[in-house]
Amino acid sequence: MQPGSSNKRVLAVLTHLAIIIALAVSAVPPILSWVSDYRHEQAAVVIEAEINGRIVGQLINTNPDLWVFETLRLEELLARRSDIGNRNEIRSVFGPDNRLIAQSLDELKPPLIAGRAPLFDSGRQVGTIQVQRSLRPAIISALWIFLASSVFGASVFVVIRNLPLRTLRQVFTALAEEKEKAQITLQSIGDAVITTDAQMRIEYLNPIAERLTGWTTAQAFGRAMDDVFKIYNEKSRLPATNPIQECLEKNQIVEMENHTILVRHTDQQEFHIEDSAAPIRRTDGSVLGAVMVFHDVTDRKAAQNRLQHIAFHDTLTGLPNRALFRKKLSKAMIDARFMKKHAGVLFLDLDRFKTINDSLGHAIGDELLVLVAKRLEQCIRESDVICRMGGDEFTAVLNSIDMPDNAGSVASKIVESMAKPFSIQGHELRISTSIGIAVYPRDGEDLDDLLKNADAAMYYAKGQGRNNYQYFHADMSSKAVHDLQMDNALQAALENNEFFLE
Ligand SMILES: Nc1nc2c(ncn2[C@@H]2O[C@H](COP(=O)(O)OP(=O)(O)OP(=O)(O)O)[C@@H](O)[C@H]2O)c(=O)[nH]1
Repeated sequence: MQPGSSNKRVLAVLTHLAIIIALAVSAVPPILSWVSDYRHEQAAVVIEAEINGRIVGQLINTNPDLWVFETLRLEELLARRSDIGNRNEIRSVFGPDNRLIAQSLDELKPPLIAGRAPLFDSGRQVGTIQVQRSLRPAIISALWIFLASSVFGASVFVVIRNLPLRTLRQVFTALAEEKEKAQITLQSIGDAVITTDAQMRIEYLNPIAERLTGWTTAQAFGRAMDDVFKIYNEKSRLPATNPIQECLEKNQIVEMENHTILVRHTDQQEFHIEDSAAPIRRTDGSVLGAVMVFHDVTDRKAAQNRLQHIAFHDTLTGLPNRALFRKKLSKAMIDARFMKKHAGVLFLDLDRFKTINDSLGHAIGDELLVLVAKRLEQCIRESDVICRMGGDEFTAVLNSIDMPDNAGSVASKIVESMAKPFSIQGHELRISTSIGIAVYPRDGEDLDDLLKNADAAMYYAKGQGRNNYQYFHADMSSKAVHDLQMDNALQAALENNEFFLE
């Protein structure tokens, strides 16, 4: 609720309350005064009628039949009460036929109140006496009281309406300032913030959340959280559980799943996001809603992916490097064991590659390596992988092969494929490769053993005149292979100027 609207509502309630109390304060005293005066006058006229009746009764008793003709005497008797203080009365005597016989001469202003008493002669009613008084003094008195109490009522109205309002205004101002500060904080922070009620209906999005979701607070207000905040698992592409749902169910802070992707509703752009949701509780601990704070980690994720790619790929060819090769082979071995199949490792070394470098230059050598890498990738299944181990050495990891011979088929395809010339900068280059094959688990159950054996088989292939492939077998750890390996290592050391005299 806005402080302004609360203010107005409280003002209206206070105004009504003040009016009711002020009216009560103004009206009750004159009403009480009037009622009391009226009752007093009512009783007084009855008592006066009886007193006057007794006085007139004495005249009737002494002159039973002729009293009705004693008008003067009656008027004198009626006036006598005025001498002892009741001047504001009209006293009238009525005969048997209700005819006016005598009347005191006091003049009264209306409205009048009357009291009557019977006149008896020997127990027989012979007439009536009536006493009237004016109610005007009671009315004037009530009006004066009303005037005085109205002034008091008006003061009460002013006090009731204004004093609490001033305090309330201060409270509302303080609350509004607090809210303003909170709003500014939420608008300024770098994280995206979404708040919902306990039914997961959107209440607020800060500007970052609006940018990332594509919804403004006005558009999203009252909508279901899942409509506005669409998230998926980066790997499975399945909808991810909304952390607000979990946090409301568990009534505790929930961290968002890793690898969460948020899809912006306006343009379907995807953002990698991270963070958490927390319940918003009342002071009694009951849940009022939830707040979710998240931030865009797309750039960080991309940088991480770039670093990861660099760490695990060869910069020249883009192929997986030695580190990734080890991971891939390790997984292939686990899969093969699980599926009771085989995994193959092909170790390739280009033949006489140095000649190309030496004759045409390193740059052409590089281009050739890139083209070789592409051609190698065309020789394998999608589930297999080609890696560059360094220099002109490549490997192929063959996943889940039914029998060792399948590895030979791939090697044969590669040898054939390499036989076709490569065209680089106007040069038609021909190259071949020597391939050594080791098959898991037959040629080794350990990753390093398999690699070592594939390497030995490759040297054996070199020894067999190059441009061929060889399966590993136990004799290959022979001196001939060892000599070839040594020869190669010495050549590399020579090229790299690794020899020195001490
Ligand atoms: N262009 C280029 N050459 C490289 C790169 N890395 C290593 N080399 C060269 O590749 C050559 C590898 O030669 P070796 O495999 O030892 O010998 P080879 O000439 O291929 O002869 P064999 O292997 O015995 O058939 C060396 O001359 C290295 O300097 C590279 O990234 N780019």
